[in-house]
Amino acid sequence: MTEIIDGNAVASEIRDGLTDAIETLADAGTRPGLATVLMGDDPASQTYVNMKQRDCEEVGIDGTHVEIDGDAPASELYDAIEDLNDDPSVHGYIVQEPVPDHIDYREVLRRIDPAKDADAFHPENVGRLVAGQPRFKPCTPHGIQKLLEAYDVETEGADVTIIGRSNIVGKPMANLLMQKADGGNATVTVCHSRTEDLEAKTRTADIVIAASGVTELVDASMLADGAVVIDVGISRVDADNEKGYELVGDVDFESAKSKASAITPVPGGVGPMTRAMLLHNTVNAASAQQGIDVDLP
Ligand SMILES: Nc1nc2c(c(=O)[nH]1)N[C@@H](CN(C=O)c1ccc(C(=O)N[C@@H](CCC(=O)O)C(=O)O)cc1)CN2
Repeated sequence: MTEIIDGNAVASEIRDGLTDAIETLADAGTRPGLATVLMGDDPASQTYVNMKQRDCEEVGIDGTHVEIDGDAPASELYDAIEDLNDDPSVHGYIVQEPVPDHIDYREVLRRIDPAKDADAFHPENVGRLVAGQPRFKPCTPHGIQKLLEAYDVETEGADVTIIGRSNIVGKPMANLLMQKADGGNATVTVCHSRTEDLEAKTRTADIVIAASGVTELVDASMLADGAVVIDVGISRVDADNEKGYELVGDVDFESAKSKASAITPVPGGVGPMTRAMLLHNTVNAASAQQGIDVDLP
């Protein structure tokens, strides 16, 4: 039978596992603080930052939200970043992607204090990850590692095919999976839009991680019997319901389920883990900045 990987349940365990660390820090006079910065009014991004702020409230992290008009000059965003770098009550923060077209996200990342870079997107943190000395792990790939661990999916010796080479998911996921470390030691193939014969790369994989942003790209015909399928895609497509849209992943769930031994749904798979690992990084950042050791889940 195919196991449906429950991201909401694993994320809830991670949040529960953080509460002791948060209280230890608070008892020592430091309430961990996370800021979210949203530039523009992308509806999906608004949903995600609202959810991140709600998560903070649930676990006892001080949440702050900064909104910047989508037409504002880059300098306004840079000023907000400087303020957050200087604010001792903010231990971690993120600038929600995507940013408006006139903003150079790479320049934004370079301005973030690497010690407060809760997304782990700053070049220093990317370098540390690649070198096997991560300060923080990027939230989505780290969340996927936690899902695989929770469902006893062995990565050591596994063939993993990742579809997508983004800085947020594909590249760091590949790095984490090939590290000589727990949750690593896999043989990794990274595919992208120029990959020829994608099916040939996915059909031999023990684990397929779909992060291309192409809806329902992966179906049963592309999978080995018993493959583990992780769907990172989350696209809004028009639908005749109250919201006016539904969420669709990069995997044709019903088709892939017929071949997979385990599979993540959309919603309720990877998304909640991305948010849980952001809280994890925030607590980790607060602990490092205060020099107080805490146990992290
Ligand atoms: N600065 C960042 N920007 C973006 C990131 C990121 O990690 N850092 N990742 C994605 C979006 N993302 C995080 O911000 C994200 C995506 C999905 C979810 C989530 O909880 N999804 C739910 C459904 C939510 C809904 O109802 O719409 C689920 O899958 O169950 C959280 C965060 C791009 N930008």
